[in-house]
Amino acid sequence: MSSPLSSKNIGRFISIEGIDGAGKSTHIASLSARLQQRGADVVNTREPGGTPLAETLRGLLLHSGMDELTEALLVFAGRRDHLRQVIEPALSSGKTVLCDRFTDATFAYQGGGRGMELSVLAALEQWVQQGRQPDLTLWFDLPAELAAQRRAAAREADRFEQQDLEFFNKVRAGYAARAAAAPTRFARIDASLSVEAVSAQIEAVLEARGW
Ligand SMILES: Nc1ncnc2c1ncn2[C@@H]1O[C@H](COP(=O)(O)OP(=O)(O)OP(=O)(O)O)[C@@H](O)[C@H]1O
Ligand SMILES: Cc1cn([C@H]2C[C@H](O)[C@@H](COP(=O)(O)O)O2)c(=O)[nH]c1=O
Repeated sequence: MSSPLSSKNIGRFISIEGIDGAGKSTHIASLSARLQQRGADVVNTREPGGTPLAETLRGLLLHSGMDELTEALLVFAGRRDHLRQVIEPALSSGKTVLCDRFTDATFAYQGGGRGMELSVLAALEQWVQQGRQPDLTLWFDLPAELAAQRRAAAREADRFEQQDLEFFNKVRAGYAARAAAAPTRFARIDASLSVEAVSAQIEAVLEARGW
């Protein structure tokens, strides 16, 4: 058994997911501000990354060649450090953690996209997280073709963003499978709509939870 994480859980843990170019970054700052206006003490963070060690691993993941198992192990190594250093202490002290990607991304990218055995990812998930899951996952869902058009207009592509449409269709299917397995935690956002319409959907999800 790995050493225990915190047993307390008084804060809220929100993750934001979707294929590259879905529009997460466009909405995170306003979502964070909206939560703070309602009284939350918000910690904004991301994966891969979120601690000095995990940010170093992020650089390798995004820019160095490696096989899918190495990718998954690096992602979970960074996640363990992130949980211990940032996420668990914040939740224990009642803060709201707003995380740009978490483990659903591993199931979608390394599982769906790269084709890794989901049972291996599930075992790593249990070892590393010991049951910790987000309270709410906002899944920005849109067709891979539309996300690719948005990315093309936006920036230089990293290792993942260089993948083809087939890869991103599999990643999207990976997210759909995770959402189907955890329908209460997941809220699907139709990210193909305008920025305003996406904001309105996020607001409706938070309102429905009384957040
Ligand atoms: N609803 C939208 N309609 C049209 N364009 C959008 C919309 N949302 C975001 N964009 C544009 O699409 C591009 C990608 O958006 P953004 O960087 O927010 O995506 P992302 O999901 O954070 O991507 P990544 O996960 O790869 O960082 C940006 O140029 C952004 O302005
Ligand atoms: C957490 C996580 C992320 N990835 C991939 C997904 C994205 O392509 C990049 C991160 O880039 P972003 O600009 O922060 O979206 O990393 C992954 O493959 N597996 C994971 O677990």
